[in-house]
Amino acid sequence: MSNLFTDRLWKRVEPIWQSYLEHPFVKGLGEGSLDQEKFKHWLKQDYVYLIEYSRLFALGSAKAHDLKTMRTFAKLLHGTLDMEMDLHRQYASKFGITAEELEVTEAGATTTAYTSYMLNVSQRGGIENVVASVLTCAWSYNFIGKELATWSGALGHEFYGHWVKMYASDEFTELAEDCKNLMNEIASGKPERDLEELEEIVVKTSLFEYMFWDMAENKEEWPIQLSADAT
Ligand SMILES: Cc1ncc(C[n+]2csc(CCO)c2C)c(N)n1
Repeated sequence: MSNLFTDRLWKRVEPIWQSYLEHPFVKGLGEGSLDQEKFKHWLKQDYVYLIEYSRLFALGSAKAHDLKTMRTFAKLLHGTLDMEMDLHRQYASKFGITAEELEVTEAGATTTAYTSYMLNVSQRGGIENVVASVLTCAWSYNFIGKELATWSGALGHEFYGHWVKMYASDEFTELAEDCKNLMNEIASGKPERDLEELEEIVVKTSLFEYMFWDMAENKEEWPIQLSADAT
């Protein structure tokens, strides 16, 4: 019988992740009916999210106890900066937005809260906290991509098909598997109270993921607009 920590985590997060598939933004992506302005909002916020997120992979390499783990984090860092963010740059160009414009997007409230939470728990803990922080992101997008790929017309959709294809791809499945394997290796032999702490990080990041879909669906803005160049 398998006794993997990720199986235990799955039992906790499955109801949360199932709710993503019913979220109007994710449903719109899979059904192809998503308003492009909402997608553009996601794209810009996700780009700056991924910049902060990449720091976690660098931190993972720095905190690793062995070369194999350092290498896995280096691969994840490269995968994010040069594969995943490339998808964003390609979509942005369809909207006439340059990579430089994407990069200077001001992070919104949810993006700031989510990335700050992950960076905080990762900085104050050991490598196990970094792995728990990054796990949901890589694994849940692959879960969503693979689910949406089974929806009729999702893969072939002229605009969103590329998104679904990428997150369902073998390359992204491998990145998610790398994160799951790291989590299982690191959790093995840890006392129950440590496992509970790691579980809490994975549940919290799963809730933040839901908030991130909501943020995009509602095109969230800060409550008060401060214009830097107002005179
Ligand atoms: C809010 C948000 N959560 C998760 C991902 C997906 N993601 C983040 S890192 C990674 C692994 C390799 O790049 C994947 C799949 C995203 N884009 N945005």
